[in-house]
Order: sequence, then structure tokens, then C-alpha cells
Amino acid sequence: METKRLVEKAIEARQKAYVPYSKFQVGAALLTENDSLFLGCNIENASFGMTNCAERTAIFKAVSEGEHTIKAIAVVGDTAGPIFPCGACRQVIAEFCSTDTKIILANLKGDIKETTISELLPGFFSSKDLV
Ligand SMILES: O=c1ccn([C@H]2C[C@H](O)[C@@H](CO)O2)c(=O)[nH]1
Ligand SMILES: [Zn+2]
Repeated sequence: METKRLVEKAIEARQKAYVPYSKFQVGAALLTENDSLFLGCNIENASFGMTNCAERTAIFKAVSEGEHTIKAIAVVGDTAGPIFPCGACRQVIAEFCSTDTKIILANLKGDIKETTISELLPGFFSSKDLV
């Protein structure tokens, strides 16, 4: 049930995407350990490299409100199969998730893949590894 709700919220968030260049709307919705909900969309820029993906928008909103632990995050785009996050987003997700965090990748057709950070970014760099 939580999965379906988060995917619906990500689809809502997707409507806010600012995508004058790619026209490719992406939405994200995350739940923190306190069950707070944060939404995000992709935000593009004329200087293309400044684009912020939907996942990172949602995560930065949560962190800037003092919520650092993601329990579950859903990402939705109009892709053939479930959308997959870019490398930058995988590293940012890794910073604020646990190995149990549910990462839900979906599209508008109803395809849903549930995965984990270990599957998306094996051997990721983490501050927990610093000595
Ligand atoms: O997981 C993804 C993949 C892509 N994008 C955005 C970045 C850019 O605005 C557009 C095309 O890559 O989609 C996201 O927001 N999240
Ligand atoms: Zn990304």
C-alpha cells in the first residue's frame, strides 16, 4: 500500500517539473523515518549541467527541513520500463538511505520495480567507511 501511495504522490509531483529543454517530466516522493512526505520534480536550466533531478529535489527538501533518513523513495517518469536514477542521484540517495530503504522505480504505465541502494550502487562511497 505504501508503495502505491508513494508512486501516486510522485506522479503528482511530476506535474510541477520545470523541463523547457528535455520536456521529460520526472517526479519523486519520499517518506522519512518520521513518516513525513516530501515531493520533488526535475528542475532544468539553460546551463544544462545545473539541472536538478526529481530525486535530488525531494531529498534536498527533506534534508533542509531536518529530515535525514529516507525510509522509502519513489521515482516516476514516462519511460518504457521503470525509470532508473542517474549516477549523481544514486550517490545522493546513498548518503541519506539505509540498506533497508525501499527504492521504488516506476513509470506511467504501472511498471514498478522495488530495489535497494546496494543493487543500484554496489560498493558505494560512504562516510561510514572513513577511518
Ligand atoms: O531519474 C531521473 C532521470 C532523469 N531525470 C531528469 C533530468 C533531466 O531533467 C531529464 C532528462 O534527463 O530527466 C530525473 O529527474 N530523474
Ligand atoms: Zn539524477
